[in-house]
Amino acid sequence: MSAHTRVKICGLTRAQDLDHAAKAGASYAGFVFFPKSPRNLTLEAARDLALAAPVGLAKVALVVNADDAMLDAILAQVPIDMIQLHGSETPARVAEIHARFGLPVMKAVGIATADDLPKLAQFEAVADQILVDAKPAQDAALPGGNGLSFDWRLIAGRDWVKPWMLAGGLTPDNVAEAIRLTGAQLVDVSSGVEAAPGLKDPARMVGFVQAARGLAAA
Ligand SMILES: O=C(O)c1ccccc1N[C@@H]1O[C@H](COP(=O)(O)O)[C@@H](O)[C@H]1O
Repeated sequence: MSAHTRVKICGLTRAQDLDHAAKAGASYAGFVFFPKSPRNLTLEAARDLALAAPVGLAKVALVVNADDAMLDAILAQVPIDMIQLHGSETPARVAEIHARFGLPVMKAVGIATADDLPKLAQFEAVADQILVDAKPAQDAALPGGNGLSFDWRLIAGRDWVKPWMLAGGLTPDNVAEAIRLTGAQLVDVSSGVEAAPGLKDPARMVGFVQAARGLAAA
């Protein structure tokens, strides 16, 4: 935990939430392009939000098994700084997206047990950054954004090849412990700072960023 820990707040759907996220000190804003999600955005809504984002707030497009046409459409309309791949994309597909779209690519890797750990190295070979998330249940409606954590001790002390971000069930109450156990310098939160699915809670966003940085909330 350090004052330099950087926070991504994902699943922003409203201008006031984006504003509060930036004022709370978030470094990344995540926009979800996945129709099954309560945080899904139309291209028009995402464009409006992205254009309203303050300079310095990195805008991340979260997609799930998106084809080139969908990525073309997003990137043609929305000013995006990073692509987050949160589906069952293969290492080859990650490499293809990186080469074709020329933006940094962050690949989400779901972890439930030690058997999932080899995937981290496979994706470190092709992605710019790894998002280490809890592996969703097989019958989960969403591949992420479920407020589900994994056993953080599984990645404690790992030698990372690429920058990585910790996600999955993080909240203002547990993020400091998650950082202490894993050494994460980047953390991502969605449902843990919500008042209801898709609607962020300003006080929880402040509390999360402050806790991630080891500071007392004002
Ligand atoms: O947030 C969503 O709706 C979502 C939909 C599809 C894939 C991923 C999604 N969210 C990402 O999941 C992780 C963990 O979220 P949570 O903090 O446990 O709610 C995070 O990276 C979100 O960006």
